[in-house]
Parts: sequence; structure tokens; C-alpha cells
Amino acid sequence: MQVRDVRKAFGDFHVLNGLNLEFANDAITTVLGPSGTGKSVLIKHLVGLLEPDGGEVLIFGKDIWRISEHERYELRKRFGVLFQDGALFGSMNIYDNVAFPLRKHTDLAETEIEEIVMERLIEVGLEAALTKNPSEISGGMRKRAGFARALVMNPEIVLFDEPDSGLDPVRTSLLCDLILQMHERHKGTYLVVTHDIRSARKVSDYVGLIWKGKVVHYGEAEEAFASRDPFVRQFLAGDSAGPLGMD
Ligand SMILES: Nc1ncnc2c1ncn2[C@@H]1O[C@H](COP(=O)(O)OP(=O)(O)OP(=O)(O)O)[C@@H](O)[C@H]1O
Repeated sequence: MQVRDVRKAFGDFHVLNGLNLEFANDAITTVLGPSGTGKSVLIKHLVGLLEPDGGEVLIFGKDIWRISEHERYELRKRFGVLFQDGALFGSMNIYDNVAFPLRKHTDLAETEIEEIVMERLIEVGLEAALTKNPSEISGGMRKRAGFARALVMNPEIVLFDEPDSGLDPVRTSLLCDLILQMHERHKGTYLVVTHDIRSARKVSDYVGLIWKGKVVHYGEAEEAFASRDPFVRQFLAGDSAGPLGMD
């Protein structure tokens, strides 16, 4: 998975300004960046929800805007995405939410679907909540349900849009543990977009820093967290003093 010189503007407002990033296969990459810097816009490009004004989005080596809509649709099935609030269907219980992609995209029998769904729900610790509706469970549980649903098709790529938003530090830490466990068990290329430096420290193999629509640093997490570069240091230490300002 790679973005090459991707540019995107909304009207006169340039959000991505030649963004380059090649994600390491079978590793967890965290993308950090200030608010409004284009992290969610990047995710939307990777899943093919937004078309870049320039540059290429390569998934499994293919530019997703040089293939047919049908091929793009097929490609999306190999992605799992965990949106901020879990993006569950409010009218379906947790079991049906997790079963949804299998019912929609496969010909599996209900007994086979049940086996997979229950395995995923047990993995995320929600087997006791399967008959509940999303509104009846906590935000952390909704994220775990979203995670179970994101993994139900055995995706090769999993994208997390601020998985820690709205969670307290303990639940954030537990969710990070879960991300690590699931990655260990199922492998795959994971991208985690977050503001939370502690989460990044915990889960990342690689770290990318985005500022003003460009990648200003990319490398192994250990090296990034030990970096002497003033920008990287300010960013990863969350300091107010340094080259990064409010503008
Ligand atoms: N569809 C759109 N139309 C117009 N502007 C948009 C659209 N999508 C995003 N933007 C703008 O692009 C900028 C980047 O948005 P994005 O949501 O990617 O930021 P972010 O880095 O994810 O921020 P945060 O960390 O606060 O979620 C924002 O200023 C946003 O208002």
C-alpha cells in the first residue's frame, strides 16, 4: 500500500500537498499529525472514497484510479476499516453488525457465518453482548464491535481512524493491546491514525508524521521516538515549544 505524490484540494483549500508514504507490509504504521492536517482525508483516499487531484494511490501494486469501478469494489473487500465511532448500524444488534459483511459479500451458510462471527466476538470480548444494540453498549464496546466487524472478512489491510478518540486512558490502552493481539494473530498491514502519542508508542512498528499535507518524517517507531530532530521531538513529546506553531 502506497501513496505517491498525492494532492487534494477542496476549492482553494489544499489539504494534501504531494503526500508520499509507503506502508510496510505486515506491520503496524501509525500516522500522527495535528488536527485538520489531512489524516482522515488520507484514509478516504486509501479506501477509494476520495479521488486525488494528482498522484497515485497504489493498493497491492495497482493504482486504484486506473482500474474499473468493479475492480475497486472488489479491492475494498480486502480492506477492514474501523471508523471513529465504530460506524455500526444502529438498527442491528452487535451480532448482525459483525455478520453483515459476510452476508453481503460471501455465499457462506448461516452456520459458517455464525462460527466466524462468534470467533471474532470472543476475540474482542463481546460474546455476552451480541444481542445488544449499539446504543445499549459503551463507546469502548462499540469500537471493539467495529473492530470485530472490520476483521470478519480476513482483510489484508486494516485502517483505524482515531481508534482512541473518546476513550479514557485505560480503555485506550486496552484497545491498543487488542490491536497488537489481533495483528499478531491475523497479520496484515495496519494503519492507525491517531493524535495520541501514547497509543502510537504502544502499537507502532513504523511512524509517519504528517504536517500541512505532507509527510515530514517516516521511519521505524523506535528511531522516531529517539529522534533528535526538533520537529519530530516536539511532535512526539507533545511540547508547545519548538518549530510547530498553531498556524
Ligand atoms: N469533503 C470535504 N470538503 C471540504 N473540506 C474538507 C472535506 N474533507 C476534509 N476537509 C478539510 O480538510 C482538512 C483536513 O481534514 P481531515 O479530517 O483529514 O483532518 P485530520 O487530520 O483527520 O484532523 P483531525 O485529527 O482533527 O481529525 C480539514 O480542514 C477539513 O475541513
